[in-house]
Amino acid sequence: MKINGTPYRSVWRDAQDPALVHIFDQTKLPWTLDVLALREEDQVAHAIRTMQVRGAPLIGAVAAYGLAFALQKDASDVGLKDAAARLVETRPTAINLRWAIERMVAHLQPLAPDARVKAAYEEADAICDEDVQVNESIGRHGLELFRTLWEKRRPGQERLNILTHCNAGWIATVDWGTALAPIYMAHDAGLPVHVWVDETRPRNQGALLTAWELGAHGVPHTLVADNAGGHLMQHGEVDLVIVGTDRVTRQGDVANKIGTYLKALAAHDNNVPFWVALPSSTIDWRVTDGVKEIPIEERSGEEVTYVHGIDEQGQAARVRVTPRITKAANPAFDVTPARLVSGLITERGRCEATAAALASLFPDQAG
Ligand SMILES: CSC[C@H]1O[C@H](OP(=O)(O)O)[C@H](O)[C@@H]1O
Repeated sequence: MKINGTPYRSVWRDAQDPALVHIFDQTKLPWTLDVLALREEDQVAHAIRTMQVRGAPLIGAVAAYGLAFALQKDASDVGLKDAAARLVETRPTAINLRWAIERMVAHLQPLAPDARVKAAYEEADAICDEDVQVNESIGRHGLELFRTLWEKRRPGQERLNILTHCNAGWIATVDWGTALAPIYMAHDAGLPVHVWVDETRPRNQGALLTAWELGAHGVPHTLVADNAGGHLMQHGEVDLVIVGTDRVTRQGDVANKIGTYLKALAAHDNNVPFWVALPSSTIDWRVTDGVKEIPIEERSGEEVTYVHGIDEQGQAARVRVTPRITKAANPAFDVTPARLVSGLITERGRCEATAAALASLFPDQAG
């Protein structure tokens, strides 16, 4: 997507030194556009753990380059296996991380060690290019859904009100985003979309990243507290909810940023369509019951007891919002059961959140 008129991806190879890979430091957005240069596996692991880079598809793509970095030091079978294990361990919930690393290992394992580094960069490049194409396709399929909803609008309705949670925009993927891709396309096609942006405590991906993305693209949006969504739905202010996801099970259960489940409950109670946008790399065919089987990342309680922002002088500030002795729990994701999901928007089209529908859309993957 464009930043001040310049097209960017969220991860890219250095033009002068192709061994180098760049990302934005997302912990500094939207206040500064800090570009990080990565060339070591450890830098990639740190960037993923600290959420300098985040977003399910993007952490998979960046981890793929992290494996290329590791192989420069040790391209042996053991080196490949150990680096893959270290990178997969950096965050437990988003399946795209495991998917990308497993794809890289399957591609590299059969090669002679001295051919692995070049092949690793090429396969990581391919993962990035495919992510862009897949998300563009998700955007087109989501746009069809938006057009259908807009055609059914109430007399006098002036805008299509969409609520989204967290950030599943272009900065959470290599480009376009998943949940935000159809929003960009609908806006560019002239549909009068308006987005209610959940702030998304505690890391505020909505307030900091989704608001920044939509503002930069000129998409009308309004930031709301996470707890406001149910009220908006009760009062007819939301025509659909669309979110991204970090892992979908073979029966359609959806792991996503903490708070998503509560939005799905409110949507269900108010007959508001609740849609999930995802690339098929986010489907974990090895798990069925998401609540029982998907590991939920537990992050530091200080992400809850402190907030990050900038002060009146524009300086970065970290402010405690609780008594010093207060401890916080911080599960970073929750699981929305398929029964609360109206449908899934994938690169191959839309489908119900059911085992049969997913297997029918992805017979080559369902096994
Ligand atoms: C396009 S998937 C983005 C997905 O990842 C986010 O999690 P995090 O910011 O912790 O990486 C969130 O769950 C989004 O829905």
